[in-house]
Amino acid sequence: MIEFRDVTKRYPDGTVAVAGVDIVIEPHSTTVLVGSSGSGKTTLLRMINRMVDPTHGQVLIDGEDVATVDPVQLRRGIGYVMQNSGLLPHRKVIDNVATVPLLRGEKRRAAYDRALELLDTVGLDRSLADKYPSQLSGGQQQRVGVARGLAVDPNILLMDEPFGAVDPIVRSELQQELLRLQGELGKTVVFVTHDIDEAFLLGDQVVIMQQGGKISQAASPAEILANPADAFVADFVGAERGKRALHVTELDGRRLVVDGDGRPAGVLAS
Ligand SMILES: Nc1ncnc2c1ncn2[C@@H]1O[C@H](COP(=O)(O)OP(=O)(O)OP(=O)(O)O)[C@@H](O)[C@H]1O
Repeated sequence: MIEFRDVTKRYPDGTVAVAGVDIVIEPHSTTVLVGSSGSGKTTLLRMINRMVDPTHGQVLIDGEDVATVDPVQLRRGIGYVMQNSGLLPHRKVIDNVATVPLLRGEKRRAAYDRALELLDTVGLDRSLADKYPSQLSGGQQQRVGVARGLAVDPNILLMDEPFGAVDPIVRSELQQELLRLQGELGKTVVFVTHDIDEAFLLGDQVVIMQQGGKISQAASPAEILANPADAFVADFVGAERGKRALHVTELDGRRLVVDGDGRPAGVLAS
């Protein structure tokens, strides 16, 4: 379990990125931090692996304050996947995936065997192992990024807008792949996005942040839709504009469910 207790981050220039945040992130579940640009999502995420230290409050992992853990040690046990995959361009795919296990002192052979298995796990052909990142598509690069994040078999996987830079079709594939992976692996995933649809699709818990780094609501997608905490949340999730309101219409004798934009969402089984 990851717990934020009254956490504030004020950067040296005076910017308050995160203000008085309390959240509990349950193990083996996906928590999505969602909010507009500058709402403090990345700062909050990076406080988990001490890429950023809070100026007030505590971040605990299984009851232990991360401030008491050596940052390098901590980071080697937590997977981190970032936008644009963050792969080292001059190193082959296999080397990118095996980097951290090798740093941790794993034997070369074991680290490479494991890296090949991880390519299978994320749905990549092993023939890509000897290619360089620039020889891969954006979606393939992101998958390598996920494989690298999983390489140390972490309990916690941090994902910072990992699918932000790919086209919508590939993005949708990667989202489905993450759902499949999460079903198999059951990691504690903390995922940052701007996109409320992505948040609702992936999150067991969705944390809606607003400017100034305050949390507007942290709850399941169903709870947020049914009971938005305030007008900001209602607007952000599209509840007020009726964007998500579904209604039933008939076409050729079949009953269709249609969303607020008139797009069919499905057919009602009779
Ligand atoms: N190193 C820093 N020094 C000063 N201010 C910073 C620093 N890093 C982030 N900030 C500021 O803190 C606020 C929150 O930034 P953060 O990157 O956490 O937000 P975000 O929600 O992840 O944004 P985005 O979606 O654009 O990545 C912003 O106002 C940002 O300009």
